Amino acid sequence: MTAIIPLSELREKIDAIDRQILELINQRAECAMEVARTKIAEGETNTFYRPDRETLVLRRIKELNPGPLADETAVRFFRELMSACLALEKPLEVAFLGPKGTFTQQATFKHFGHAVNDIPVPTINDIFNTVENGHCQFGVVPVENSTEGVVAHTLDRFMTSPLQICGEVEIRVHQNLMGKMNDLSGITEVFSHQQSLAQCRQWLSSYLPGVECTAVSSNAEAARLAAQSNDKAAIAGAVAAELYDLKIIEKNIEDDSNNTTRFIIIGYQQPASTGHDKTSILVSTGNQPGALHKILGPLADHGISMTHIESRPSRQGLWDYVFFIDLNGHCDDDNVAKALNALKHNVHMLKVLGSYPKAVI
Ligand SMILES: O=C(O)C(=O)C[C@]1(C(=O)O)C=C[C@@H](O)C=C1
Repeated sequence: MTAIIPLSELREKIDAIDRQILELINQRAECAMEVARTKIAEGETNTFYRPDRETLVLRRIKELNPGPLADETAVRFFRELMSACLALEKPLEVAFLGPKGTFTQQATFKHFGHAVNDIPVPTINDIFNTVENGHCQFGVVPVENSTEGVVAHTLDRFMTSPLQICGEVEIRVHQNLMGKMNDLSGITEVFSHQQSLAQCRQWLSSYLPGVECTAVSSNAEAARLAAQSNDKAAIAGAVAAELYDLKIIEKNIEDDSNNTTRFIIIGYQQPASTGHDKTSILVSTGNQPGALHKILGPLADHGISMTHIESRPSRQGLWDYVFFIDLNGHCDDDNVAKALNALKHNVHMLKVLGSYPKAVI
């Protein structure tokens, strides 16, 4: 049997380790400030954020991690550390679908860390506008949910926006029923974002049949409305319950326990290739026979795998569609560049929406 080490001795050891960690993280912060001076000397004045470098740092941490901390935990620590280091260089301003407490805010923190200056914006369209006008350097918008499919509004906005996709982040979405009441009886209305109502459709029809469900601009807005009444509830993330002082009446009411939402980061910056990247493109073929074949042929010829394809009406003619496609690889990679070049000759319009590192966690 191993001897039990006295608590006082263990705590002394922890204190000594903490002192070393504190010294080391401050040395790292000094180094990041030096990086900022170098960037300024090299003519950089605007954003010091380097998404490709951040991804490489986090991937390396994941590879190096000896445990017992889980890889995801180690990555989260370093995510926050880099976020704090970047804030010392120059804080980033990032617009997200507000108000505070939305899943988009959670995605923003997961991607940029908590030292980011997160700016709540009322609609997806406003997020695009805010970044296009230069009021924020980046924006975070939902693009796809595993239960409900694409967020059409986000995809459609890319048809006219000059912005690029600079990153992606996924969030496991747990929905909760919350309100001022103690139980389900007496609930007269449920507010939520339309995507969240759809993600809980079966639960709602089983446990609150006939109760009016009203779609509002965000889950956090739903929580804010529920906080003003004794008989109206909201469906939102747990953070919203805390923010608006609501009781969680039922936890995890999403119909699919793997319910996940993918968000993308939009901005003008294009990350360099990291070796594990994705490229998103927008393609229009016009209403012609074999349209899909003309798209897929050049990709297959150059050994590029497509991870996602989505069609949307182009809004420019009856039955004219555009395709949103995600590919493996960076547009600077030789095979992707060749495939895109060949594709360009087969279609009416090809817009590269961005190449960006695959999410680390
Ligand atoms: O390597 C850089 O360019 C840095 O600015 C340092 C650092 C970091 O803390 O590691 C900070 C911010 C950047 O987004 C990337 C990395």
